[in-house]
Amino acid sequence: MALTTAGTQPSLGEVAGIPLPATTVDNWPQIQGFKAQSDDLLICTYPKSGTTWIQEIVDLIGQSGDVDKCQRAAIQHRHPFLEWARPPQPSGVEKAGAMPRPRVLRTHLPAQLLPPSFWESNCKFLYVARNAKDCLVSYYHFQRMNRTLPDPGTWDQYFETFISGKVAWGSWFEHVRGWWELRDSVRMLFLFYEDIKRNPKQEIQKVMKFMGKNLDGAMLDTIVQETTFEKMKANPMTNRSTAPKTVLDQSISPFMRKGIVGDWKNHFTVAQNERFDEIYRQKMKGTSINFCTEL
Ligand SMILES: Nc1ncnc2c1ncn2[C@@H]1O[C@H](COP(=O)(O)OS(=O)(=O)O)[C@@H](OP(=O)(O)O)[C@H]1O
Repeated sequence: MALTTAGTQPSLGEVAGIPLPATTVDNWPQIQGFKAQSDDLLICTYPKSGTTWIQEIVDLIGQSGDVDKCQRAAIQHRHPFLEWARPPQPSGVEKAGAMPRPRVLRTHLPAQLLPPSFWESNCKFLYVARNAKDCLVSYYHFQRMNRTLPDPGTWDQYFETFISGKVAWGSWFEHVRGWWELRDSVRMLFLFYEDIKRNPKQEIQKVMKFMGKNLDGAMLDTIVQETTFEKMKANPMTNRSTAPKTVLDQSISPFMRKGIVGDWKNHFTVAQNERFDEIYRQKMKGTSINFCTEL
């Protein structure tokens, strides 16, 4: 069912009430049938939460800090995006199936839509969460420049769309809550974008340990330096500049946009902020999760 139609940009479909790109919905049986393996590492995020950042960190750790090896392909091609489907190109599931083990995969799916084999496989999950206000801002600018997602409309319109969960991959609140509640029942490392920003070395060490790697201090320093916002913005293998303009039009807004904590303050009106805080309190009631919205 189409939820949104704006201009010539595509509309969203949905699965079990969660809005998703229509091509993902069309490929749903293949996605649900995906066979996870025990040595998979699945990077899980709500969109715009630091997926690309953690991908580069994980890849550099996996390559023992060898920067040249991480230049082998653009970041979006290094770790198959599970629910990605754009025929006639191979789907995320097909790419993952053709990949040597151990595999690093990524998804934006909410926990309840994950293919069941992930829960049966005892694989590792690396979830990165970013505070909702900055996610909203980042998603708004991303939808302005991403030709595969609906046009976001005005800022005020998008604010309403986001808080009602009518964006691709659904409600931020439900996504974060769903994954947070699972963190102790599976092999999961749960990280926060704001913590990586505040203390990258400490958070990268957590990832290293979780991946079972033991890199020396010099390698760790290299990874910290190579994954700063500035470095990744200038790196053609991480800044998405290889994506065609018909997919990402970076003249409208760059993929590596600002990379800061607290940009919401430049977008939210006082009334929007108060309303958002109230909705946040209602929707996140009873969870123990804590976000930082400024550094
Ligand atoms: N190294 C580093 N440091 C800090 N911030 C970074 C970094 N790399 C990416 N980013 C910022 O992350 C936002 C993009 O999130 P995602 O990679 O999850 O996007 S996507 O969902 O995969 O499209 C997007 O955030 P905004 O700048 O706020 O829009 C990116 O700029």
